[in-house]
Amino acid sequence: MADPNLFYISLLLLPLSLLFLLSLITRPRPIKIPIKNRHVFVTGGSSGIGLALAHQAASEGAHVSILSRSIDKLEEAKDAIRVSTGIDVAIFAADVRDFEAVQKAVNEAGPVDVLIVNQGVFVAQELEEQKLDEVRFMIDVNLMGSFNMIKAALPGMKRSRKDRGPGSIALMSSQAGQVGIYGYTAYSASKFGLRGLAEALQQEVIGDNIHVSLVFPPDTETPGLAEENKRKPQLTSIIAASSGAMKADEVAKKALDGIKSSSFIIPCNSEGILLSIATAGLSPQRSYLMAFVEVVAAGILRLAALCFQWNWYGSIEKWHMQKKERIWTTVYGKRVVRG
Ligand SMILES: NC(=O)C1=CN([C@@H]2O[C@H](COP(=O)(O)OP(=O)(O)OC[C@H]3O[C@@H](n4cnc5c(N)ncnc54)[C@H](OP(=O)(O)O)[C@@H]3O)[C@@H](O)[C@H]2O)C=CC1
Ligand SMILES: CCCCCCCCCCCCCCCC(=O)[C@@H](N)CO
Repeated sequence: MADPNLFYISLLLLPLSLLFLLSLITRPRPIKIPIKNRHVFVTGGSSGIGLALAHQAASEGAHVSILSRSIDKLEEAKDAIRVSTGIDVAIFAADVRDFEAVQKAVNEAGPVDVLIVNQGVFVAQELEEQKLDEVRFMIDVNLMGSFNMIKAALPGMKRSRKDRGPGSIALMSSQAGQVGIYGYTAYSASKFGLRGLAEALQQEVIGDNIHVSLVFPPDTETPGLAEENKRKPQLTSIIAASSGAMKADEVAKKALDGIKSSSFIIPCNSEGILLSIATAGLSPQRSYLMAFVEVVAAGILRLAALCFQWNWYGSIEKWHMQKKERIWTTVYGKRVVRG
């Protein structure tokens, strides 16, 4: 007769040996990235999440530079940060789509330790309605603009990295960069693009002690979101509401904590944690505990993901039915009245 104790021991041994195995193989190794007294460069730092990031980095003792297009908004941001922290940030007016302008700004700002590529534009609309110019605008600012920033800053980041400690390149994606959402064909494409960029780049710069992070916020209360909400398809709002909204300060805190602990993927809320585990794919994972969770939860989270899709397609179907009803009542409703 088999010893029942043996059963319980092996039940415990299985996860423990998996944990042990993962602690040996997870790469790259986790590392702490200090912020204090280091040069933190934030693009899109004059508004919303970027401004909150600049604020927090400055109050943690970093030398902060912010870059965006409008000099007025930059001045305003600089004043706001000075008033609340007593610290002056450096400001640079440039469009990330203009490589020369970006390079000039980076040269003036000096070698960067932590680059936060946060600028982004978003116009939610069905692709059929959306002008190609607007599609191009999102791809150019969100994706090409990020390439421009990284290409401009990387040489300086690599040089003398040895004396300056670990560097970081963080990219602001979105939960719409982990799953495609109605109304976000161009936006999601630009944010999914950042993931490919980040995964490949991490392999290229690990030898230079530079660590890449991707931040995935849900809807976040910012001037950008207020503008977006003015003309957002109803279905976009319904589906995006699957994840709770956050404040810019909360997202900035999560992002900065994630950057400091060199996490490759940085979720911002509880739905974001589930989404990140469900979409872990072949991305690097530095924490063997998180790797353990990913391995164990993969199956059940796939089921949860399918439930979300079931719910979303239900909303889409319902929306189409209501639309049809609206057409019927306007067309036939009138005819009946007239007849
Ligand atoms: N708010 C949200 O719901 C979410 C936002 N995100 C992402 O977070 C990031 C920040 O968003 P949020 O804070 O809401 O945005 P805001 O619109 O509030 O701020 C955007 C910032 O980017 C700058 N910017 C825009 N275009 C350019 C450009 N071409 N060159 C240089 N700077 C530029 C803006 O300044 P200026 O216009 O003067 O250039 C501003 O500083 C974006 O990447 C966005 O996609 C992700 C998930 C949710
Ligand atoms: C398996 C478990 C799944 C967990 C839940 C999934 C929830 C997904 C919601 C996606 C929301 C996308 C918001 C985009 C915000 C954004 O970027 C715009 N505001 C533009 O700025």
